[in-house]
Amino acid sequence: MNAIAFTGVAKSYGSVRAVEELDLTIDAGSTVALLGPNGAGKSTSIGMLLGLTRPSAGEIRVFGDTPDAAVKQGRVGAMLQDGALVPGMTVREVVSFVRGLYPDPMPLEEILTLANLTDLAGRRADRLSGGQAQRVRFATAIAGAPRLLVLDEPTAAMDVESRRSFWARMREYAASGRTVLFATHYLEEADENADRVIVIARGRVVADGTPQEIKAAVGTGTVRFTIGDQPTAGLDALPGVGAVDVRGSTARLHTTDPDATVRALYATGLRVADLEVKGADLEDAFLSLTHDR
Ligand SMILES: Nc1ncnc2c1ncn2[C@@H]1O[C@H](COP(=O)(O)OP(=O)(O)OP(=O)(O)O)[C@@H](O)[C@H]1O
Repeated sequence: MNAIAFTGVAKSYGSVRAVEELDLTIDAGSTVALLGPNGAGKSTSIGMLLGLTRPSAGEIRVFGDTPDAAVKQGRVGAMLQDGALVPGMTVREVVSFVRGLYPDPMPLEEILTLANLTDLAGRRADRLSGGQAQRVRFATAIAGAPRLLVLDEPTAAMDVESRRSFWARMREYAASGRTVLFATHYLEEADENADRVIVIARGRVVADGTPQEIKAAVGTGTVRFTIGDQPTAGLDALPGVGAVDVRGSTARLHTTDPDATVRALYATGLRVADLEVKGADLEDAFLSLTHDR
C-alpha cells in the first residue's frame, strides 16, 4: 500500500511557483529523504502533505485518505522547522499533553526513552538547548505512535553528536514498519538514513533513487578547472564523471572517482589550468541536475 501519493501537485504563492508538478508515491514502511537546496519546495510539499496548506493543483493521498482525514485519525506525526514549546511546562507535561490528543498513543515512558528525554523529563521545556528542544519536538511527533512520521530538517539545530544520536533513534522508530519522510540539505544524512532519496530543486523532482544511485549521479567529488574556450566534448565520458557543468571559462566535473577523473583529464591533452579537487558540492550538483533537465 502507498503511504503517500502526490498526483500532479503544484503550489503557487502569487507569482512564486513553490512546487511545479510533483508526481510521486511512497511505499508504506520505507524511509525516504527529500533532499534539496534552500527554496526547493521541501517545506511547501510537507505542509501540503500535512494538510496545513492546500495544493493549487493536483491531489494528495495519505494512506488512501485526504491529508486532513489521515491527520485527524492520528496516523501522521510531524516535526516541523519551528514550533515553540509551551512555556512553563516540563518536558514530561508537554509530552503527556500531546500524547493525550491521540486515540492510541505510545506509553509515556517509551516515548521519553525513544527520544532520549528520560533524564530531562523534569526540566522546563522552554529552557532547553536547541538540540534538546529538538528532542522534545521529536517526542511530540512520535507521541501518537503515527504510521507516518514527517520530519522537516530535524537536525538543523544539533551538533554532530546529537545528530548521530537523533538518527539512531529515528531508525529505531522506523524499524517497526513505520513510514518516515524527512527533508534535509545534506546528502550524507539522506545516504545514511534513507532507503530512497528524492532530490528536488526549484519545485521539481530532479532525481529519485537509492542513496547509491543518487551518489553516483551527483558524484562524491568535484574536479574544477579553467577550460577557457577549448572544446568540452568527451568530458562526460571520463571515468567516474556523472555530470559536467561548464559556466564561463570554468568546467566542473561531478565524479565518483576524482583520482581517476584527474588522471584521464590530463591524458586528454587539454590545457588544464587552476585545477581544484573538492568533496561533493551539493549546491553545484543540484544546479547541474537542474540544468540537465
Ligand atoms: N507562504 C509563502 N508565501 C510566499 N512564498 C513562499 C511561501 N512559502 C514558501 N514560499 C516560497 O516557495 C519556495 C519554496 O519554499 P520552501 O520553503 O518550500 O523550500 P524548502 O525547500 O523547504 O527550503 P528550505 O530548505 O530553505 O527550508 C521559495 O521560493 C519560498 O520563498
